Amino acid sequence: MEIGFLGLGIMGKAMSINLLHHGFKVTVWNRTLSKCDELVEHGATVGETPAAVVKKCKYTIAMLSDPSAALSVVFDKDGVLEQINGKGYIDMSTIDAQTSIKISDAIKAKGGDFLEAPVSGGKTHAEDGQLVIIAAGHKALYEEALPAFDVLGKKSFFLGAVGDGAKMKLAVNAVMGSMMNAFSEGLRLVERSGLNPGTLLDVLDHGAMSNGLFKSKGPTMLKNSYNPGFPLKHMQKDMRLALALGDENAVPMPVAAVANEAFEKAKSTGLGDLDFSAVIKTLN
Ligand SMILES: NC(=O)C1=CN([C@@H]2O[C@H](COP(=O)(O)OP(=O)(O)OC[C@H]3O[C@@H](n4cnc5c(N)ncnc54)[C@H](OP(=O)(O)O)[C@@H]3O)[C@@H](O)[C@H]2O)C=CC1
Ligand SMILES: O=CC(=O)O
Repeated sequence: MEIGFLGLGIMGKAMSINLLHHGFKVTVWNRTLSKCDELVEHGATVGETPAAVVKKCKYTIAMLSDPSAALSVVFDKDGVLEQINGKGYIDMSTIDAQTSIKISDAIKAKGGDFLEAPVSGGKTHAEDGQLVIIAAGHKALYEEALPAFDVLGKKSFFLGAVGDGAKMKLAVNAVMGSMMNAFSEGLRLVERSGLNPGTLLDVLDHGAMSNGLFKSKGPTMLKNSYNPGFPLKHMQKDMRLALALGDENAVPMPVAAVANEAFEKAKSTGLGDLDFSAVIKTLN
């Protein structure tokens, strides 16, 4: 079955390669078209525009940076809407519920089906097909996409109405961003107290706070290595969107608010394109 894929950044590239390696035919598009070349080497074909990809494929997946990118690819000239009649569109980007609903409404009005399906898990999870998929929207499209989701992820959830997947993903990332800041403080505290931060990783890993995030990011942070798996600018975007969701629901989020400030500060000092674990540098 031919699947369309829009957005070949860190995640989109890994996800579309995975689909190709599992026998799916994939037609790709990326705003910077030259990024499609590597995918062609893995067997993809290229669509010149989002509309051209949608026209060719039964359903199309998007993995784009933020709400404004998600809107642009759908609503701009040569965008998804122009060819969506009778087709499916699955947006796996991390965006807010309002943006997702706006896209869904427009697609439905043009005779298409829409599913939001943001993911939890970073670059290595995408490469290894170990993402957690948090879908909501058109149930039949979800079922149709399950063979692809089974390649991309280790677990898929269907939450119901469009917006609910986006909200769940933002709640997950509010926790992750807050954890990363607490972890950074712990590492600096141990270092400045003259202790071995590697020992902190071991102690944490043997206790109640053992978790995949500390296990994967701890060793690279100790090496001062911040190659972007999950770019810090996207983490800050997620904190901002999660705080807005908190505001809408009158939920005080003081911990997430402070974490957001730290990511903002990191961004303003030029760390936005590094991995989000580079937030520890704000504690230098
Ligand atoms: N990296 C991670 O660990 C994870 C990321 N996510 C989420 O997945 C999404 C993608 O993340 P990631 O791959 O890391 O991000 P990248 O920054 O690596 O890639 C972003 C993609 O969006 C495209 N893009 C940006 N602006 C526009 C625009 N205005 N119009 C069209 N395309 C645009 C980029 O195109 P171009 O190449 O031309 O710049 C690129 O393809 C984000 O929403 C992120 O929050 C979710 C889970 C994990
Ligand atoms: O959104 C990021 C992730 O690692 O999940």
